[in-house]
Amino acid sequence: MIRFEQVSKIYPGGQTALENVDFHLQRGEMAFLTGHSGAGKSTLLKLITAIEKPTMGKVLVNDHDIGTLSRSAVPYLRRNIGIIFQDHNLLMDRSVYDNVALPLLIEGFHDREINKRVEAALEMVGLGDKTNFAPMQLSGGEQQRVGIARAVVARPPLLLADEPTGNLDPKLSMEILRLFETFNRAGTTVLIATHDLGLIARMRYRTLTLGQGRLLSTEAVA
Ligand SMILES: Nc1ncnc2c1ncn2[C@@H]1O[C@H](COP(=O)(O)OP(=O)(O)OP(=O)(O)O)[C@@H](O)[C@H]1O
Repeated sequence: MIRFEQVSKIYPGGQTALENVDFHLQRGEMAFLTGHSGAGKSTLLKLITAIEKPTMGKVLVNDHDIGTLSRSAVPYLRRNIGIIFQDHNLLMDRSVYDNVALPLLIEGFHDREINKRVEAALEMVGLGDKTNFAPMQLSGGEQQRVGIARAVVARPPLLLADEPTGNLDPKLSMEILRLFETFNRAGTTVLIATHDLGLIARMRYRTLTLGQGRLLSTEAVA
């Protein structure tokens, strides 16, 4: 699903963010991405979503070469990727329902299909009874779950999460990770960037560990 072949990323200012990174995340796999602040985690995710292009090497997502992808092909690539952010980027002046419906509206789905899918996604994250709430009326953990519902509502085959539990306590963090597991069991490929080594150790999934832009390990953290 995601293949990095000898990938280096040097930003225009000369900062090397990634150096000779090589790995393969298989379709249907769930893995963590970790490393110190500045290790290159966000850069790696930006390469997968074609926000950035590699300076050297090849990034393949769903067999598409990100380095040679035309600008017009980027939206098609992103359709296959659900992205979850630490600060969830919800529209605060819209209801929970409207936030989750947004990707489907952009895709041009009919109202009836939107309704069905939004309700199913909110049900899956345990917010079936909060569809008409405003995000401000929800707790931090609930807001994060709205972000997750929005990311999965179009049923993308790949889910990327950048510090999805950054603002949550350990119990809520675990609940969020259990949700990712549920999507993974249903066939979605999942990659989660996080600093939270305790959480990673409890979950025992393969972990890509970055240090100064280099991939130090691709094994589960013991
Ligand atoms: N747009 C950019 N221009 C120049 N340098 C950048 C840019 N984005 C990131 N960098 C640099 O690349 C390196 C890796 O940054 P990146 O954001 O990928 O790390 P990270 O592991 O996600 O860090 P954090 O955990 O703090 O978010 C850092 O040295 C950073 O300063």
